[in-house]
Amino acid sequence: MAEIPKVLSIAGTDPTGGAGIHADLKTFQEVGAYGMAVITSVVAQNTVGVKDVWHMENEAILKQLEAVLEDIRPQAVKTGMIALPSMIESITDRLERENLPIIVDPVMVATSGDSLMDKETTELMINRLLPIAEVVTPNMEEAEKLTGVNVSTIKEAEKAARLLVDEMGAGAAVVKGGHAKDTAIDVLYYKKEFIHLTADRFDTKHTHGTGCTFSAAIAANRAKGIPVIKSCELAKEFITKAISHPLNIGHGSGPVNHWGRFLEK
Ligand SMILES: Nc1ncnc2c1ncn2[C@@H]1O[C@H](COP(=O)(O)OP(=O)(O)OP(=O)(O)O)[C@@H](O)[C@H]1O
Ligand SMILES: Cc1ncc(CO)c(N)n1
Repeated sequence: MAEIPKVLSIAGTDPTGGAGIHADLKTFQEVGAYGMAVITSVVAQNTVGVKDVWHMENEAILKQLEAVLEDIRPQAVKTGMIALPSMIESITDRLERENLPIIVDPVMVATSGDSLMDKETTELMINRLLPIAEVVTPNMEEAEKLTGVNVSTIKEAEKAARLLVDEMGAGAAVVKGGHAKDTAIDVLYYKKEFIHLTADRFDTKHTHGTGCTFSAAIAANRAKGIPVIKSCELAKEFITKAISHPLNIGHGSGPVNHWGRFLEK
């Protein structure tokens, strides 16, 4: 029997189930990989905003990670919310010992606008985590913070994506255009080539967890052995279907529909 694709998320929580670890696990399941999760921070949040955050101690993170890795080896890892510099150090130290595709979603703020990362963490994210990332998936604002390039046009997204790879050491970069005005074009830069991942833009406020879902889908596809470009293209199709069938739940920016691809438009 072929090996079961297994994928691990290292991220924070969302008790309303739309973002973070919860969105990742739903996505892994839908994309056809066995999902596992190590929790970095417990976040009291909902579709309206973040109320409080409790960070796990490094020992708790590392012991969770060790428990997974010594027993069930994933074929891909995704990182999401890693709020503190010391967390980046410990997680990177441990992941560097494995030879695995790592998809880094450099989560900095929630859809609600609340910050999910300490300022000093950005520096370590750049110096430690980016160089071991196979794919990094910043939104426009995160790409600006990581590269210092203003990102409001496709040309600027291309410039940031190229910097993230050619100068900063990621294997590939997808600068997501979900926060653009009229389009939803994500710019992928891989092996010196630009690929535009395009989709219709939906006029909806229900985009809580879109970034988590997109990067989780890339990671699950990679765990299935699908090559990088195809993994990103399939993830774009997955998130587009998930956004296009809104659930209309919650009082704020609600979650996307993780089984959207099974629903007829
Ligand atoms: N209104 C929309 N219509 C179509 N696609 C969208 C829309 N909003 C986001 N997307 C797509 O969803 C994916 C995630 O992009 P986005 O820029 O929203 O990420 P993010 O800001 O990291 O997400 P999050 O809100 O979870 O932090 C991208 O593929 C983006 O193009
Ligand atoms: C835990 C967590 N990770 C990421 C996001 C970004 O959507 C969020 N809101 N919460």
